[in-house]
Amino acid sequence: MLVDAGVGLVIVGHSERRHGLGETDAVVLEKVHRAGEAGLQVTLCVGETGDERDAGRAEEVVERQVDAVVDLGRVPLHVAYEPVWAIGTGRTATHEDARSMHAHIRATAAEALIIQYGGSVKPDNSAALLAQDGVDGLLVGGASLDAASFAAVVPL
Ligand SMILES: O=C(CO)COP(=O)(O)O
Repeated sequence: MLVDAGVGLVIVGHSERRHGLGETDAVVLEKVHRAGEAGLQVTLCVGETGDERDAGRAEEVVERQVDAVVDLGRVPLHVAYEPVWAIGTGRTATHEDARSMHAHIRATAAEALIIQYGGSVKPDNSAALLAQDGVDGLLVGGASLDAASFAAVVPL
């Protein structure tokens, strides 16, 4: 149905589904499989909650989420690192946290992976986030709902 409608890329594992609807790694894996079979490109969303970060478990959680699907191999996979505590909150990961988590994801998966950052991306922080080593792109939520904000992020 999505392919018939012209869709080429889907987001799987967004935090609203993992945490709001209880979507497990197994469900995420199944969705990635099905999307691949349908010829859809997948952006896999991963990210730790605030409690997980405070407990020093951010890397372990994200690694588990990446590991759950990455050895599929045949599905063109992009990853979006979206710390749950940064989504829609106005709090953005520090540059160092974004850089180091992207490096960790890349080490967990493969060098060739495209890794985007998401979580309160705005015109005033997008350039600096994109300038971090290993941040290949941005996944923009709220700022994309405002034409002026989105236009200020896009030309980068
Ligand atoms: O969840 C997001 C995009 O999927 C991020 O949303 P915000 O940019 O509004 O934090």
